[in-house]
Amino acid sequence: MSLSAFTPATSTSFTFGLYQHTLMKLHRPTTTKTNARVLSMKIKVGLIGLPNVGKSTLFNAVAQKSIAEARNFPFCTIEPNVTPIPIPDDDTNHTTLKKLATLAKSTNALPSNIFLVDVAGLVKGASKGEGLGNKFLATVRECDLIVHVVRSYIDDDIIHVSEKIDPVSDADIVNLELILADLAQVQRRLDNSACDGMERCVLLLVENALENGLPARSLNLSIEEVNAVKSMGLLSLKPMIYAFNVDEVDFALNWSESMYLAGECMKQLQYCDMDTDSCMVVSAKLESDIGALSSEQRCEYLESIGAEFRDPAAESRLWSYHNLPLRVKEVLHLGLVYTGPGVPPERSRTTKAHILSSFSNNGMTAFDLAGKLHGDIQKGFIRAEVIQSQDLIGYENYSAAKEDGRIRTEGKEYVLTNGDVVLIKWR
Ligand SMILES: Nc1ncnc2c1ncn2[C@@H]1O[C@H](COP(=O)(O)OP(=O)(O)OP(=O)(O)O)[C@@H](O)[C@H]1O
Ligand SMILES: [Mg+2]
Repeated sequence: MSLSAFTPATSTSFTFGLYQHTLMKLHRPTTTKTNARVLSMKIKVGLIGLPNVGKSTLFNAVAQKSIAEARNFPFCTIEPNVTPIPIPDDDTNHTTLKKLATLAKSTNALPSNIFLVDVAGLVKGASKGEGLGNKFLATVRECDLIVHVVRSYIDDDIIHVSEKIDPVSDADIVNLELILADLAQVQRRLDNSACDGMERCVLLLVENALENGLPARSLNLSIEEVNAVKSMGLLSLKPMIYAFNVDEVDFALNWSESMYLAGECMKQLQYCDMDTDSCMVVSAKLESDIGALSSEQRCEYLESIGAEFRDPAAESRLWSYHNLPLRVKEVLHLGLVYTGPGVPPERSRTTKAHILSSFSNNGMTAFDLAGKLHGDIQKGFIRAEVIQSQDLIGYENYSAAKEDGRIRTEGKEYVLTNGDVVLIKWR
């Protein structure tokens, strides 16, 4: 029940040597930070952390449903839980999508989803198979981004696997396991003579970083370099959002201070890049407890505990079910394009948002989008009509925008941009 959880009880000793950036520079020309990613078709976000820190509780809070079992004993989760989470457009109410759906008289407004994965807890030695080691690691390898849940609340009734609350040490344990697991995997691959060319060059760089206690993402690999090793699903190459899980008082009454202290914790980690690694303060228990309440009941409850914010809607960016998808969108540089409006006669059954990722579908064309809609639409592609969503929303309907000359005609090769509304003409 106190912010003192943020003060580490002990400082951890690190098994590796000092950072050897200089050494790495000898092997590789200096690159600007690319923070490159290669995303899977279905974007997956994995919740990881020590056992019993609140991963399943946070999963339920974000899903706003009680899907995962969250109980006070380590290794409560064994099989991963997965749930779709809609990716917000301008805000988490999907305002743009809804306005476009109204304009198109659609019966459905379908947001695009990412998938949140609640993973089994990880313990020291997981990289060597301790706890549920390998099961855990295989699930995380398939994820595109990691949300690292760090216990920062003090509650003597809730078991802590190392019997002390120390967010910095806990986070370092987990990060080290990811590094060790990658190192073993990279060395196995390097021993294979089939590993050559670009792949070998990149893996040698990665091996060097890992041996020096640095995650692979610290190398800021270019997109080509990431592509060369993407099939390995390197854990420490994945972008990371730290979610410091505090108690309800620190969240509701001392949120700003908790946020500041979480930032200070990040600075004390063995490795953290404050430019790329992101940080959130959450209260998984509070958020999952009040998630099921009506807006009024929530306000009443928050008022009863003297919260510094009372209106959950007004403070939407604070709550994980709002904040987490927004953060994921930001970190993975996701955009959205829409289909639906413009289908004659001004009525489309479904207005749908589609994820546009500057990494996975860098340069997604109108033709690619046609393929996502249906093979026949792609096959019969004639042209695409395109308008920016904010421009279209200013009109009463699609025809009015068209009469005003606002709709552009584009060909197969047109590269979509965030916010495009696309109507594909096909035969
Ligand atoms: N912010 C919090 N304050 C107080 N208690 C919390 C908080 N977050 C979670 N808990 C409690 O911690 C316990 C463990 O939570 P949960 O099952 O979500 O952990 P987990 O990380 O998923 O564990 P496992 O790795 O074993 O699956 C639960 O009793 C939950 O209510
Ligand atoms: Mg769990």
